[in-house]
Amino acid sequence: MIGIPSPRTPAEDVRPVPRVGRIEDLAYVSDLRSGALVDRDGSISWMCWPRFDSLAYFAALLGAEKHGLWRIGPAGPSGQPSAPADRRRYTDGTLILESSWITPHGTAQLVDFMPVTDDDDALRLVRIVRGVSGRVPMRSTLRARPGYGRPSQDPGRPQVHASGRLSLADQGDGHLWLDTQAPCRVDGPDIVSEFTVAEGEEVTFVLSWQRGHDEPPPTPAPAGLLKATGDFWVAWAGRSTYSGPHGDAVERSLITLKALQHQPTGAFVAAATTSLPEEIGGSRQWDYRYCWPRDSALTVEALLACGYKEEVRAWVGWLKSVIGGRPETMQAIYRVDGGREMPETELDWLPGFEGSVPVRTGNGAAGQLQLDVYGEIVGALYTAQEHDPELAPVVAPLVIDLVVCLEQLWEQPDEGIWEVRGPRRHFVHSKVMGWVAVDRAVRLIESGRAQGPLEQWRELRDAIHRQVCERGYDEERNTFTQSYGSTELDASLLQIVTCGFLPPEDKRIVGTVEAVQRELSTQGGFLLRYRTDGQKPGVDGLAGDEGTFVICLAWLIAALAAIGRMDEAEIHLGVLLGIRSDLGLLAEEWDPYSGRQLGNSPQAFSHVGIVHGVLAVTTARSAGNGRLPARAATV
Ligand SMILES: OC[C@H]1O[C@H](O[C@H]2O[C@H](CO)[C@@H](O)[C@H](O)[C@H]2O)[C@H](O)[C@@H](O)[C@@H]1O
Repeated sequence: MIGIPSPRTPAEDVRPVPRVGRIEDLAYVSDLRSGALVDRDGSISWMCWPRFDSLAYFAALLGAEKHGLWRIGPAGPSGQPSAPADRRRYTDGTLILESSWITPHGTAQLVDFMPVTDDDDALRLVRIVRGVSGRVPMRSTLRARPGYGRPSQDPGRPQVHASGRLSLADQGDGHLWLDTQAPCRVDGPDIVSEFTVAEGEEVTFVLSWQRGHDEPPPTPAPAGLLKATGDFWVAWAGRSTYSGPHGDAVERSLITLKALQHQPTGAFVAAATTSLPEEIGGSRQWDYRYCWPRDSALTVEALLACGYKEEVRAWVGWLKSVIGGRPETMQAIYRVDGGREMPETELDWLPGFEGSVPVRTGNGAAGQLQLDVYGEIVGALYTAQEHDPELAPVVAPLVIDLVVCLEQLWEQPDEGIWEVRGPRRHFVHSKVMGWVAVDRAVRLIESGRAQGPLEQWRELRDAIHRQVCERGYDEERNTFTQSYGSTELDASLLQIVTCGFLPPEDKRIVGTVEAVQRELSTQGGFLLRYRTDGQKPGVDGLAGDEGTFVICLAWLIAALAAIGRMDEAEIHLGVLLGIRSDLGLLAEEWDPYSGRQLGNSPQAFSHVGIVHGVLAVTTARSAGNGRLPARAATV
C-alpha cells in the first residue's frame, strides 16, 4: 500500500540534508607523502601520517566517528554536525579545496590543503575558515585516534602547553600538534572549538605531524603555506603539454596522479585508501596504499603523454632500486620505500564502509606471479626513453634484465592483471603483455640503444605471438579469450588492440572488441572486468560480485578509436567523463545500477583512464577521423 505523506510540521520544513558519506563525496588533498579525504560536511574521515601506508589517525570512513575524524563546519543546533557544504571546488589548477556553506547567518568557507614540503619529519594539514558574509557560528571537533581507532590504543588527553600550543595523539615515533587562534576546549581526547567567523575574518587550524615527541614544530604561517601550496600546484599543472578538448578533466586527473606519488621515493600508490568496497556489503576490500609496478607504469605513460618527465625519472629511479639487478625476485606490490612485507591483516574493530567487512591492511597479492607486469613496465620504460632520451642508458639495462627473466617465465600460468585468488591460468593478456616486453626490447636493440640477443628475442617474440594466436583465440566466436582453452572473456583483452600485437583492422581484433562489448558491457556501456558468479567463487576465486571497472571503459574507448569507430568512442568518452565526482575524482569502479562510485579512491588506474580515453579520441580525431596509430600507447 502506498501511504499518503502527512503534511510537514514546521520543524521538518527545513532544507533537506543530502546524504554524505558516498565515495564520490570524498575530496582529496595530499602533501605527496600521504593524503586526507574530506567529506562534504567538512569532515576529514581518512588520513594516515606520515606516509600513505602509515596507520590512520582518522579512520571514520571505515567505521564511526569514534575511529577518528576532524569536522569543521557551521555549528548545527544543539551540537548537531554541520550540513553538507553547498558548493565545493578545487581552486584552479591546484589541490586546494574550498567548501562553502550558505547559512541563514551568512556564508562561510573552509579551505583545506596539505603543504608540499621537503621535510619528511614535519608535515602539515591546514584548515582555514573564512567569513564571506554575515557572522557564522562554526564548530571544529578534532578527534584523532591513532592506529585506525583501535579500541586498545589510548589517544591520551591533549596537552595545552604554556605557549598555548596543543599537543595530542601519539603514534609510533610521531606526534600531532594543533595551532589555532580559535578557543579550544579539551573534552576527553577531543579538542572542540566553537567560534563565530565574521565577514572578512579568518580562523586557521594547522595540524602538524612532527617526528619525535618533545620539540614542538616551528610555528606555522598559514597564509604563506597557502600561497606556496597554490604556487606549487599552479606551476605543476602549467607544465602540462595537453591543450585539446576536455582540458579540465585531464588536468584534474593529472593533478590527482601527481598527488598519488610519494615524492621522497618516486613510488606511486594505487590509491589513497584501503577497503572501500567493490560491492557494498561484499568482501572485496583491499589495501591500495602501496606501489604496484603495473599501475605505476600506466601512470607513467599518462604523465609522459602530457609532457611530465621529472616524476617519470623519479619513478625509474625507484623501480631500479627495487628490482634492478634481480628481476627474478620482482614482487607484484611494494611499499613506497621498496619494502616487501605487507602481510594481509583484518582490522576487526572497524565495521567497514556501509558495513562492508573485512577491513584489510596489507595485501596478499604481493607474492603472486603476474606476468603482464613485464609488458607494462618495459612498455613504460620504452616510452620514457622515447620522450626523454637521457633516460635511455638507465632504462636499457633494466629492460634487458627484465626480458632475460621473462624468457624463463613466460610459458607459466599466472595470476594475471586482476590478481586472481583462484587457480593460476594461462591468461591471454599476460602472454600478450609478454609479447609487448620482448617487442620493445627488440626495438631498443635494433635502434642501438641497448645490447641484447637480437635474433633470439625476435624468435621469442614470434613464438609468443604464435602461441597466443593458436591457444588464446576462439576461431568459432572470432575472439581472443580470457585464458587458453576458456570460453570466458576479459576486458583486459582490449589492450591487445592498442599495443601493436596485430593491426587494428585484423578481423580477430575487431571480433574481440565486439565480443567484449557484447558479453561484458552493462547498461550505459560500462564494462565488467570479467564475469563474476554471484555467491559461487568465479575465475578470481572470490564469491560475490562487483561494479564495472573504470579503466576498462577507457580501454574500450581507445579500442573503438583504434578500429575507426570514432562516434561510438566519443559517446563512451562522454559517459566516462560523466561519472566523475563534482570535483572530477574517480574511485576504481562504478555501479551503473545505483549510479555510485565503488572501491578505493581516488584511484590511479581510473585517472589514467581519463587521460588515456581523452588522448585516444583526440589523437585519432586529429589524425583525420581515422584510426589510432597501432602503437598509440599501452596506457
Ligand atoms: O580482484 C582481486 C584483487 O583486487 C585488487 O587488485 C586490483 O587492484 C590492483 C591495484 O590497483 C590492480 O593492480 C589489479 O589489477 C586489480 O585487480 C587487490 O589488490 C588484490 O589483492 C585482489 O586479489
